Amino acid sequence: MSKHRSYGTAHPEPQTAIDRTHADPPVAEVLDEDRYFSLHKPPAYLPELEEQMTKFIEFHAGKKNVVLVTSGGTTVPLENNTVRFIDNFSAGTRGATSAEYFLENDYAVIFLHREYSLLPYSRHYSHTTNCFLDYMTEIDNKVQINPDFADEMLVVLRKYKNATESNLLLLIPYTTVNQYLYTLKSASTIMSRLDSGALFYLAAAVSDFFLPQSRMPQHKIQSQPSGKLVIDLEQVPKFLRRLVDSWAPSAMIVSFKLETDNSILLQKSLTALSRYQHQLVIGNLLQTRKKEVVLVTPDEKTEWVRLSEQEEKNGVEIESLIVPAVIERHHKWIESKRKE
Ligand SMILES: CC(C)(COP(=O)(O)O)[C@@H](O)C(=O)NCCC(=O)N[C@@H](CSSC[C@H](N)C(=O)O)C(=O)O
Repeated sequence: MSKHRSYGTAHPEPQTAIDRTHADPPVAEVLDEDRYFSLHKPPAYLPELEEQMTKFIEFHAGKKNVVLVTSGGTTVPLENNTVRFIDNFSAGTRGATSAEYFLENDYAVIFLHREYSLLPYSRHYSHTTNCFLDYMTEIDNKVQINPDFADEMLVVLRKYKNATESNLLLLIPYTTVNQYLYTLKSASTIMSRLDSGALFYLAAAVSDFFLPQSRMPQHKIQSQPSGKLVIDLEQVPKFLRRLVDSWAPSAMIVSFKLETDNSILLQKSLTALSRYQHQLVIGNLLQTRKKEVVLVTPDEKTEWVRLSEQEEKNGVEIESLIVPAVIERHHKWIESKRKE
């Protein structure tokens, strides 16, 4: 597994002053996605990640199914020398937890995650909610694992060691929405080599709006004479359409639809399926995402997956129910492709 190294957080692409003479959009009708990638530079470190992902796919091709799990939020920088950025709530719980259950179900995992968000296995003992120091104790002047937690930690440690020593988990970080889009594009084309054995599980909370490079100030935004700061954002391109129709056309693609209003969740999930023509949308509400989701398929069938009160009390993670349901559908997808 690649050592987790930082690729620069929150700092967007190369420094350019505001280009107020920004050329008009190309005359020829190009899709939003093509226009986006022609006007924004890839992260300088992308070739290094591409090499890591290519080696990982070559290692598993023909032996294991590989799932790309995206996890965490994307940032929208407001200055080239980024002082301020727009972020979202996602901590990466869905992605990091799901990655563990995919690994337990014999998948190799590329974990495309927001840098410093929750990671598979270490999530049990990282961040302020579960600070690892709370699991330590001092015995005979030595730091030791608190015996109360040793058994539980041993189980997680063994799973972590198996994943890392068997090269089953590749950690690929991003911070900004531009880094996410470019890295997803590269990962998709590399994974397309696996045909139907490639599974995409898009749990990252992707920004819907961003500040184009052409209108991004070079330096820290100063306070305005008006006393206000008006920010004019553009819609993030609908990359899912590109992912389905060209980046990885034989892969099975699962996206998550996040809403806060229950009355529109199903319709928005169905709209995403008809717009992108992929295989599964998992709808979830911000407020109840840890205890229920709804699986929506192109035939408009819906299947609610819910934790019972007892399961909640027992600490059952809903991803332990979601992931097997996704894998069952992926196996059927592979079978259907084999018969084509
Ligand atoms: C983010 C959460 C809720 C998990 O939370 P944590 O456990 O705290 O991390 C995840 O379950 C989820 O809904 N992820 C998907 C959220 C999302 O951004 N979905 C997009 C669809 S994929 S982003 C694609 C782009 N907007 C487009 O339409 O092409 C949406 O709802 O619109």
